[in-house]
Amino acid sequence: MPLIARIALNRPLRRLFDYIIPEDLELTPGQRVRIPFGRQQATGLVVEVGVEPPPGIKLKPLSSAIEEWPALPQETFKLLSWASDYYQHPLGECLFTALPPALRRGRIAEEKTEQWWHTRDHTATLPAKAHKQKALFDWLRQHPRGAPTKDILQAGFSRAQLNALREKQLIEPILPPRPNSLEQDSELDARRPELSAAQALAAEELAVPDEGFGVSLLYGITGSGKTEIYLHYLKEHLNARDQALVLVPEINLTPQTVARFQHYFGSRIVVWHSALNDGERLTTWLKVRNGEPVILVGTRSAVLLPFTNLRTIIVDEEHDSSYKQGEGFRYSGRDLAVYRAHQNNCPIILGSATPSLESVHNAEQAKYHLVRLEERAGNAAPPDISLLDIRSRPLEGGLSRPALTAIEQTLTKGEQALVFVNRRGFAPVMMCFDCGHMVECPRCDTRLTYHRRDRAMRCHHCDYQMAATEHCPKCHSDAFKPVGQGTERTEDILASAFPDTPVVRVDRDSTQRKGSIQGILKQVNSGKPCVLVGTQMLAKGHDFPNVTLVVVVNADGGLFSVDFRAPEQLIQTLLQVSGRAGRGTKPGKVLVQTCHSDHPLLRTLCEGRYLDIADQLLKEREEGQFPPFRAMAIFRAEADTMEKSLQVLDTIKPLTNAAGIETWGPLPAMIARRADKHRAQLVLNARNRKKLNQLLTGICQELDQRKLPAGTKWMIDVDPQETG
Ligand SMILES: Nc1ncnc2c1ncn2[C@@H]1O[C@H](COP(=O)(O)OP(=O)(O)OP(=O)(O)O)[C@@H](O)[C@H]1O
Ligand SMILES: [Zn+2]
Repeated sequence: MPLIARIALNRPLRRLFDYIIPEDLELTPGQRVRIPFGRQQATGLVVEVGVEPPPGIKLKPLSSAIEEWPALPQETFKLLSWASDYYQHPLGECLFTALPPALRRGRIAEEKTEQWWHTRDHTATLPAKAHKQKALFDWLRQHPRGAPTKDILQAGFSRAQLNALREKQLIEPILPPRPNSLEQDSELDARRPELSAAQALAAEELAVPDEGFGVSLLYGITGSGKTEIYLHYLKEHLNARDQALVLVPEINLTPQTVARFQHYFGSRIVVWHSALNDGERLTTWLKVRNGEPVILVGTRSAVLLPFTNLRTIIVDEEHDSSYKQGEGFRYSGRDLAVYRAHQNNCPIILGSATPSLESVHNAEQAKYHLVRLEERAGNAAPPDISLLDIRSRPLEGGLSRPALTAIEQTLTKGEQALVFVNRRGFAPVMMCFDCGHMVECPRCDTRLTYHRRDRAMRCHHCDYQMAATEHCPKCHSDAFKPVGQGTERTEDILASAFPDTPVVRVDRDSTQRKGSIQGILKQVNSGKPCVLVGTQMLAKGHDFPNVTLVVVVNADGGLFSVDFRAPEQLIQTLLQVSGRAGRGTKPGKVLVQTCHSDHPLLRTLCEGRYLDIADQLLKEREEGQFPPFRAMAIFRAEADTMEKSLQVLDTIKPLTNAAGIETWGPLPAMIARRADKHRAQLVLNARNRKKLNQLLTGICQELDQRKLPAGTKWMIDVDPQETG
């Protein structure tokens, strides 16, 4: 009887396909194959070998194996299979997510290795008349480790000169040098500062590779020097052949962090993020797959890479919501990292100044080991946070007089100030003061944000935009005005209040161009007085030693939201942004403008004790029976009418009928219409995660069999971050 292989395809199908294995072929799970599929050839991944063929179906043979080795080694394959089951996402799409785009398309896994050159005979002398060749030879002599063609051409030499020297056998091509040679290490070592006593104590407590699996939750206040601890930890516990994974929320925003890793580990550091091109992705992927001893610093999807020798994992800013993928395969990079560490029997460190309630809860349950680091590194002290009640105070660009005065004093002292506004654009609404009209997005249930810099009104949900007008589009009155604060508006006010000081805006609009963030960071790092104004982007991991004042324009946005995660996220953002103040030698001050200065959440913020706040919020979660005390999943539906969306969920609801599972809905989503799609949701809240998982598996299989009304779509989100 022929041997059968079960194959997964990169398609949103909850099924696999059986093919006959040609006799001369040996296959293992995780291997890439070419198969006839319909009229075409497709790339597939072997899931199982030697399965019983389904009766009565005539199977085709598969065409060939693309490589002889599995693209996904066993451990990665298991991780993805588990994730497919946990997040209820089709296995094929999950597996293919772990391949670089080139390999998904079926390209052969070969690296275009960079060609390096070095001199064969150091002492050779060249005839003086070949002076160009001689210059190249001398140049290469000064690079004892060799140099890549790219650098040689950049230094002003030509390929013809290279070839001439090669023919004379004076130079030869070599492979790029392996990372982490000893020579390099000793060069880099000199740049290591000593850990402070508090840091050293914390570092002592972290789980180490020799002890196998263990999760350490490193709660270190802002500026406590967590990055330094990671670096020392890796240095101490990583052997020359080990691989390590460091997950970070966003690399592009904090190039400093990667630079610090590079200072320690040189070319052993490789990066992984969305801005890499296909070639760079393939190169890095192959390094990881080939077991090179890399320390990979990457964003969310790096957790899916095919490591073969992973010895330790670090997740920095573990609370960050960007670890959860918002569409398609909706996995949490942090949670998969914990699973992966378990599977690998290696330690994992989750670090944050504001750990997620899930992780704090796990620490309270003794599943994670809590390590506390509650003083700042160097001579820095925690910032002094105070509330500034702005009820009945006149505001300019959202800023109160005391806030402007504080900024002025900061600048006079030669220091820098940071102003946090939670919205980009000039103003979130344009309103007519005659007829009351507010400009809405024609495709979404939202208002258009006014962007003054490029005279546009834009939807932040669907990218719709129109030219800004000076008159009300409805009644043509000229009493048509921006309402509310955006970063652009605050920037304008600051620029006119402090005409002699640079005001730098940092938001998605101002940092779109490649390299613009670098320019901004350079200016801030020069230490000269300036005012930074920006969104969340400014709250993330930056280390600006001369920022001594932080002003929060308005803290009230998340106070009364219906989303059960809103208070947690508000506190995290406020503490993170506050944490940018006073990281150097000078003390930091934070002013939080609010209309609710008696709100208990904001009052506890001033005491700055995050774990106490987290405890309080956890109590509320428990009372409300929310995660992490319950397991949550959401079915979402989208259609051209709300009626149809609700109808889809109405057919799902009876399937969710089970003991210990509560359902809420179906209800329209908070933004019910988005890009002309009407959205609704059905929330499942379960006592038991395992039961919920089994139930969801059954429902998804059932739904795949059913025919849904045309123009409707459903999806499932397990452990949702956004519940609106
Ligand atoms: N042992 C040390 N001696 C001197 N300076 C240190 C030491 N450890 C850290 N620092 C400095 O303290 C500053 C803050 O460190 P780091 O950025 O690692 O903090 P963090 O805990 O990651 O902060 P956050 O969570 O706020 O991003 C940096 O400028 C760092 O160089
Ligand atoms: Zn829109």
